Amino acid sequence: MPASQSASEKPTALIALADGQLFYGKGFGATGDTVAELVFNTAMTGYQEIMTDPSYAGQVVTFTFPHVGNVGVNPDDDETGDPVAAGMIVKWDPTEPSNWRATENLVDWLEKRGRIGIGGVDTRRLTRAIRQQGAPHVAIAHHPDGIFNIEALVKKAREWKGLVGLDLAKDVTCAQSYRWDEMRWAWPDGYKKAVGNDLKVVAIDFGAKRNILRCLASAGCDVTVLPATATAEEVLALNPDGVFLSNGPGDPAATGEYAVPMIKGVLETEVPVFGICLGHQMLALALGAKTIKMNHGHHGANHPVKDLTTGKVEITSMNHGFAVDSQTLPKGVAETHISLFDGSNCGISMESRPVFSVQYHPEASPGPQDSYYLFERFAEAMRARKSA
Ligand SMILES: NC(=O)CC[C@H](N)C(=O)O
Repeated sequence: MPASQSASEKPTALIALADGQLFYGKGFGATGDTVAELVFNTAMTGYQEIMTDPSYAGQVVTFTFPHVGNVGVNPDDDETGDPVAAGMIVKWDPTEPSNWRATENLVDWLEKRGRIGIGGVDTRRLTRAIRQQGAPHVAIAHHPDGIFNIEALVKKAREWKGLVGLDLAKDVTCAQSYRWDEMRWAWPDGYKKAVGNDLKVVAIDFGAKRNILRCLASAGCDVTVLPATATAEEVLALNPDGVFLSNGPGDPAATGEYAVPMIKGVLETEVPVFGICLGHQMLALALGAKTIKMNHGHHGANHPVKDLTTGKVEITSMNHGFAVDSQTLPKGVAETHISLFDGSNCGISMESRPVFSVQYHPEASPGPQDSYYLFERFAEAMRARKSA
């Protein structure tokens, strides 16, 4: 029984790993059960942004930081309309929020949105299991009566096919195209609308986080968002100054079945292209490289990434389970960034043209140098081409 749970307290939640390991805890939020890939996230802040990041579709997140829920939730911090992660696992039960921006507590917020939370779990032990076996398949269950069909849950986890080969962008993309003009949050006014932006950007929504779109608007972009399945013809018909490829869930190789032909079509023109995360992976696929599934991925806000062109190291925010295989980068495509955790690829650019992408989340990287400059670099590339 986990240390944070008193001996008399009956567990109301269960995490069943495909290999049969069981972790009991105290359920909160929605009841029921679900099956997903289990990952751990090492960020010390931003649980609401993590839970609403569409790239977490099909995944349950274990938070290694123990105090989750203490600043509540608010409508301003949602990265998309509802939580997308399949569930959350934490060490301590969430307390009542203490923060001037909180409008609701995490437990009610999860319950209303149909997501399971599990507290009282030895998240260090669970994280070790994830590191040792690679992101496992799990079934998580929250039953207030404390009655679990363990065999059925383990079977569910074992039979789940996993994220490899799974296209999830189609599930989380927008149904229709829309315009975006909200800028980054700034004290004291919060979010403000952009006026007079002159760089026409088409952003492809594979599961875009709102804060990425805000960064584009703040950098001078007049943003039109198109659904994931947009074709090159549809993108180019809007006569964009630049094309942005968003983050998103699932396997880049599966999503690339429709996105890669679109990207290849865009690359036949001279239009600057900028990609983040899934967008980065699919740009690499379109350029002829390959992607691989990682052992347990990178999920957190403390990932050191080296910019190979300047030698500078940035502390970045990341969330990915697949990676571009740098061994497969074709001639004319340079590796621009690498992870200092494991040397894996974190950025590429075409040597001849302003076509570049990064694996991390520049809109949410904590510093010491704010990675927002990448949005400005994209804007500069578009301005240079416009004035040429
Ligand atoms: N953040 C992302 O866009 C994630 C990309 C991809 N789904 C991965 O897991 O690697």
